[in-house]
This record gives sequence, C-alpha cells and structure tokens, in this order.
Amino acid sequence: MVSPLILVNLKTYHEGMGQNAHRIAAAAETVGRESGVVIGIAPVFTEIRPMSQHYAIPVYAQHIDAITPGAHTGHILPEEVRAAGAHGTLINHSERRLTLADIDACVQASRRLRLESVVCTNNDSTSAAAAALRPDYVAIEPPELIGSGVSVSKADPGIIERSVNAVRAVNPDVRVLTGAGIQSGECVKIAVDLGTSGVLLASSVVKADDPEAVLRDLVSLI
Ligand SMILES: O=C[C@H](O)COP(=O)(O)O
Repeated sequence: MVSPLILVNLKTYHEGMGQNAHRIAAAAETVGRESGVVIGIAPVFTEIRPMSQHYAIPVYAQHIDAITPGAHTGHILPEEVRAAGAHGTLINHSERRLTLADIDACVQASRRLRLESVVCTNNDSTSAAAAALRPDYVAIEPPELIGSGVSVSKADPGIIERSVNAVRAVNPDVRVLTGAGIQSGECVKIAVDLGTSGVLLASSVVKADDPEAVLRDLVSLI
C-alpha cells in the first residue's frame, strides 16, 4: 500500500520563520524516515531550492502561475519551480484562488514537467470539477475551518466522505487529501479511514513549540 501523504504548508508565517522552516523540514525528514510516512513541506518560493537540496523530503511550491516562458513579470514560472527541485505544487489554494482555465493550465504544466499536482477545493462539487482535470491529488479544505484550530475530520467528516465519493466517480485515479485544522493523529486517522490519501495542514505544525512532537503524533495512528 502507498504511504499516506502528510503535506505541511508553511504559508507565509514569518515570525522566526527562516530558522523554524528548517527546523520543521529536519523534523519532517526524521519522523518520515522513522515512521515510513511521507511528510512533504511547502515552503515559501525562495526556500524551495535550499530545502530540496538539504532534506530527503518532497518539497512542494505553494502556487504556480499558468504561464509559459516569456515576457511576464512577477509571476511564478512552473519550469523554475521544477528546476529549483520541487517535487510538486499546490494549485488553487484557498488563499491563492485561480480561474478554472488557469487551474487546468497549471495541472497540464505540472504533468508536462513531472511535478505532482495538488488542486485545492472548497466543497464536493469543486472537488468533482477538479478531478475532471486529472491532477495527482484533490485537497478538500472547508475555508471556514482553515487556521481555526477546529479539525475538518471532527467538525465536518461528511464533506470528506462526499468529496472522496465525488472524486472517485469522476476519476478513481485521483487521490484525495483533506485539510483545515488538522492537528493530531486522530484527525489523520479519521481522514484516512474516510478514504483520503492523507492530509494538508499548516498551523498545528508551523506554530508549535515542538513541531517534531506534533509530527510524531500526526503519524502515530496510520
Ligand atoms: O494549506 C493548509 C491549509 O490551509 C490548512 O491550514 P491549517 O492547518 O492552519 O488549518
């Protein structure tokens, strides 16, 4: 069986971030190696290269733009993200929404560049729509629970179940992640038992005094 994925989005939490980001990456490497669970990190863009060079963990971009090489300014070129060593990318995160056409172009660019694509969605209908674009993962996150400290696994397991069913009905090859408020091994176990292939999370690890202890708890029941 393929290991579940625990994907930690570092967002742009800044306080002490330079040091903290590397502390989290080192903890992800240690806990991942010991548990056999794949723990990935999505740092800010400038940390993709150092992280992919220094840690044996999959590194993800937080976003790519639907552009091809040429005259664009202030954009994130998928080719550069790949060249920096990224293993994959988030697309359409709740804090970085895209148009449907741009999501499609980003998924296609990811496929062409062999970047793993994780398309974020907000409900079961958008999960089904995203699955039709054939990304590697759809990540269902109810926006109202993001950063709330209230876990989607406990507060709204129905949205996970409906999204898993909706995605399977469209394309059973697309794996499902869930996120928002995920903070413990119990949250991860509920999500996996409902048919997901793992979780997408941020604050419980990024804001923790001891990120390694939180990561150990997250992988403890799977
Ligand atoms: O990308 C991560 C999600 O937005 C979840 O964030 P959170 O774990 O802080 O709720």
